[in-house]
Amino acid sequence: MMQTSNSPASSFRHTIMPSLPQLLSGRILHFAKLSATSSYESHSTKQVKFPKKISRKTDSGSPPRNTQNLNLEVSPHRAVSAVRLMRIELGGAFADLLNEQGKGSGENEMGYVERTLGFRTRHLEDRDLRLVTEVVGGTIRWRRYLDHLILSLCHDESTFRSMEPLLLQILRIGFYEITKLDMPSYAVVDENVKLAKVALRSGAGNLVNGILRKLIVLKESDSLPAVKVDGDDRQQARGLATLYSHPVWMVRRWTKYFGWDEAIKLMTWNNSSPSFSLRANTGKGLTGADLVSRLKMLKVPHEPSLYLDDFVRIKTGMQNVIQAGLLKEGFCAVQDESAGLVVSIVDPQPGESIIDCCAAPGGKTLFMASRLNGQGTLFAVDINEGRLRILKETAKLHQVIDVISTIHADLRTFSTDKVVEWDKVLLDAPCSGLGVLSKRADLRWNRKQEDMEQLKHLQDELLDSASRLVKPGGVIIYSTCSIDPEENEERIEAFLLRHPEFEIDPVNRYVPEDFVTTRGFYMSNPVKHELDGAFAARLARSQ
Ligand SMILES: C[S@@+](CC[C@H](N)C(=O)[O-])C[C@H]1O[C@@H](n2cnc3c(N)ncnc32)[C@H](O)[C@@H]1O
Repeated sequence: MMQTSNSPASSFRHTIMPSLPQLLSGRILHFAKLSATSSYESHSTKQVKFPKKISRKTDSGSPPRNTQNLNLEVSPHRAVSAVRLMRIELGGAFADLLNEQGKGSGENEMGYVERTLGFRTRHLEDRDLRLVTEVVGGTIRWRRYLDHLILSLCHDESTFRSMEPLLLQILRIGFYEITKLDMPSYAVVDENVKLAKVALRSGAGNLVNGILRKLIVLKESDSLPAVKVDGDDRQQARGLATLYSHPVWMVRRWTKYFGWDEAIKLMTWNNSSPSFSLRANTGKGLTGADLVSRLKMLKVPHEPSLYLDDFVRIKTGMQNVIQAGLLKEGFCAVQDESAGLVVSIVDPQPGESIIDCCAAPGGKTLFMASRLNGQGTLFAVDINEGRLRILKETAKLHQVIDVISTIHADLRTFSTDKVVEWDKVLLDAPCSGLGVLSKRADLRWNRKQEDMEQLKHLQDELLDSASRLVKPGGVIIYSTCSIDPEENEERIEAFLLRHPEFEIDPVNRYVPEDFVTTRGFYMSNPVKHELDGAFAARLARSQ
């Protein structure tokens, strides 16, 4: 993903985070930098009102943790989901499923609820955590569509536009649960009303009650507010964007590149719950068969990968995998097969010298290292020191550190000073991530059209830099986790015009034919292959 110093996350930390405890001790929290709150407007300044009881504070400034704060009426998954959704919109958390499942321990999550809302609910059980994953992921994915319904059912437009963020999140959760999860409607109303009353005030509860009841009547009579997809191109794109809950600019881009039907299939894929692949860590002497027997013991449903030995696909049960310590012990890694296939294209052979130019946090580096079987050298370069540290730690855990050297550098300066040339150069470039939207639920709202131009420019610079590191007779592999032709084929065609000393080395020898484009590139298509979207080109340097 692209790294930017002025991301919403960092601006939130600098402008809001330090004063959170003080703000919570009062009754009103101003979210001055709230962005992407609603698909319909920017909600630039909002207020969240908190009930009086959270104004009690300890000497240290943090709210007290005692049983007085325990509220048994509010369902834990809704309180946690509402707070997590607020944190995601403010940039303080990620919405990818793995993060929700991996880091979302009950105690951790309840701590956030208590610090934000001033009360705890009963302990979160595994079932509640699974619901949090489902509700948070779904509410984010469907945000534009849910906001369309909420706006249509509000008394007037200004009620919607001036809605405080927490109230809007509670409504989105209720709308998602009723329209997409088909949960028992009256229980959903009851529970969300309680949450709004306790976390905000009784008037907020009344509003939630009124709007959700209207929704139920419309749903039961099969007359939910329709989305019009008609008019000129722009209006049709807006309609599709609402119906399939994506930003308009993405819809326009995809209908242009892939056509109307493929764009719809892609958006439908992005809105579905993703499955994950696990890679058995052969670097530690474990095989795919070992992984399968561990998954059987844990009763996690799984399927072997159709394309790669040692990869196993799971749709549910990630919580069990995490709790059993399989990731923490380095027994396996979470890695999409689409990324694994990029390593197949690099085709690391024992004894080779390889450089991974944008390596952190190390998914591909570690897989390549395990393929070197202890023989060869693998340099891992990245501009981000923190992510590089993670790579190093994971390499130790996976017992492949012996062949890896990490280099903290900007590839653009590193390549001008280089004195060595490598057999193989992997450039897994920073990209839009438009191929991984089913896993990164929030990314569709955070990625902006303007990013695409900046990314293209950076990708060209990095390609030029990486090409300086290739030996005559060596290869460079350029890859992205994007499906966008401008970040993929177009970058390569432009590179070949600038660098006639390189030519396409078709990837047929390395991946199944089904993934090979007419130009000899690798392309994983989410709809066709049911994997993340990814691209790779293998380019050989003449002698
Ligand atoms: C797509 S991610 C790489 C993912 C990694 N290959 C993996 O499989 O886990 C892109 C990486 O490029 C790094 N990056 C961005 N600009 C860079 C630059 N100028 N020099 C070196 N690394 C850079 C980012 O810090 C980020 O870690």
